[in-house]
Amino acid sequence: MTASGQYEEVDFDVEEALALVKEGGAPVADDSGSTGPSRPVPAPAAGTGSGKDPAEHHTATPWQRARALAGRAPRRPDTSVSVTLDAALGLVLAAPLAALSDLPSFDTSAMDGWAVAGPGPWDVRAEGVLAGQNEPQRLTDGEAVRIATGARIPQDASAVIRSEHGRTDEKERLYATRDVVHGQDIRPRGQECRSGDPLLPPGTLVTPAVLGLAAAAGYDTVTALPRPRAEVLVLGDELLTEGLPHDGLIRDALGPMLPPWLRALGAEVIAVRRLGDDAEALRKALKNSDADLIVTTGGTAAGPVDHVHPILRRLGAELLVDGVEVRPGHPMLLARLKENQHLVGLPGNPLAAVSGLITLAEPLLRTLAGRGAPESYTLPLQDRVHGHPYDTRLIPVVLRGDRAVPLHYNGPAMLRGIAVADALAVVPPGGARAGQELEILDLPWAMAGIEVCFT
Ligand SMILES: Nc1nc2c(c(=O)[nH]1)N[C@H]1C(S)=C(S)[C@@H](COP(=O)(O)OP(=O)(O)OC[C@H]3O[C@@H](n4cnc5c(N)ncnc54)[C@H](O)[C@@H]3O)O[C@H]1N2
Ligand code: MOO
Repeated sequence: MTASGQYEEVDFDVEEALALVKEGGAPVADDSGSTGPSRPVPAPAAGTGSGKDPAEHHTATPWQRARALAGRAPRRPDTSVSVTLDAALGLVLAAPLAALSDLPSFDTSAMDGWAVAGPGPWDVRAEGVLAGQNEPQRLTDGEAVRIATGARIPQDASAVIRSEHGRTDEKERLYATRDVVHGQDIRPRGQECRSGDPLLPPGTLVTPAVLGLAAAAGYDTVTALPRPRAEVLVLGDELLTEGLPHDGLIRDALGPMLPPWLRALGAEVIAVRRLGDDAEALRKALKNSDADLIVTTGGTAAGPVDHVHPILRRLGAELLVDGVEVRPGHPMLLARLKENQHLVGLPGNPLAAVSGLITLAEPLLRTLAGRGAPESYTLPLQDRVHGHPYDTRLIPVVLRGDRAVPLHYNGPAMLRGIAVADALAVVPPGGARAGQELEILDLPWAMAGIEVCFT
């Protein structure tokens, strides 16, 4: 908890507001399309009496750099796991997938009809061949057999005639109603691949289609990188887990929101603990955790019970990012606790926490899971958006046609905007005018989203 609660619904502090006024009250690009004049002035030095926490601009990391740093977390070496197909969706292959069998594994009928041998007309055998039957009797020239799609082609068959392209007389003799081409509608064994052929390289994301291919090629399990294990520590004595807010207490919005969001980012959430504002409980929880990623919520600022920094110091953690030049969420942090264990400290304000998730947790989890960065893209803004004078802003938007429409209720403590958003737009320092192209960060469930796993 900080002493600044009374300002929390306001987007800018006094100094920021003044900076906006100094820039003519229009911190957006001019008509030439340049954002030139609103380039931030250097951060005020310590002791200038500006009212802004001077330490913030000395240590804060630019937003893009913070994302890059988080994306450089080393993966545990030599970790790969054998995972059953039903648990492999969204993982990344750690070994090549080579065909375990020919595909198709036998000459297969591509259609329902008759398998025939030699030129017609043909005598049709009494017994047909269905899919799943083993080794049908070989055909001799002038013979035909009724056959189903997916059934094994009898030896010496020369073609399959579709049921709509043949007719039989009362003596069960078959006549083709179209020319018959040798080999037609027969899928020869090994047409797609031979046993041992490479199908997919390591690093491939396991999509539903990959699961299908792996199963078709004979796999029960695949070798994949394990899901990064995440633990969530929710801090704050003021938080209720049920019922209406009362007597200064509020509902914990992050406990319900973060675990599914982390899963959507590819993590396995191994625990969610509510620790109140108990510094010792936080120290113990951090010391005893064996998660790859610990996510804390709240307590990142310098208020009387903001314990994250002091406890990280006590534990000798290495602060990789201590504050980011982004709004909301600038007090977010990234620390390395142990060689292969990171902590992302999310600010307590809920939209600030989302900003931290997207800025730090997303690239970190992506790297740990061995996934590549999604292709970045831009869309033109529907309406102009005010910027922060120095920092990047992330604002919730809905995507309508080829435009990004900024949403209201985007204050740091608000979730009303993000709850209906498709994405976040990246607003450069100084703001953006209507029509300006902005980078768009899809929310993990709004993307093609196969890594979404809400179970
Ligand atoms: N003197 C200053 N005070 C603050 C600054 C600053 O620069 N100087 N930054 C403000 C900003 S911006 C943010 S964001 C917050 C970050 O504070 P903490 O990470 O220490 O978070 P808390 O103080 O614990 O909580 C902030 C706010 O969020 C509410 N909260 C916390 N957890 C939850 C939760 N699980 N669900 C819903 N709401 C939660 C909490 O009650 C507070 O209202 O610091 C500002 N102060
Ligand atoms: O309320 Mo703070 O700007 O969101 O990080």
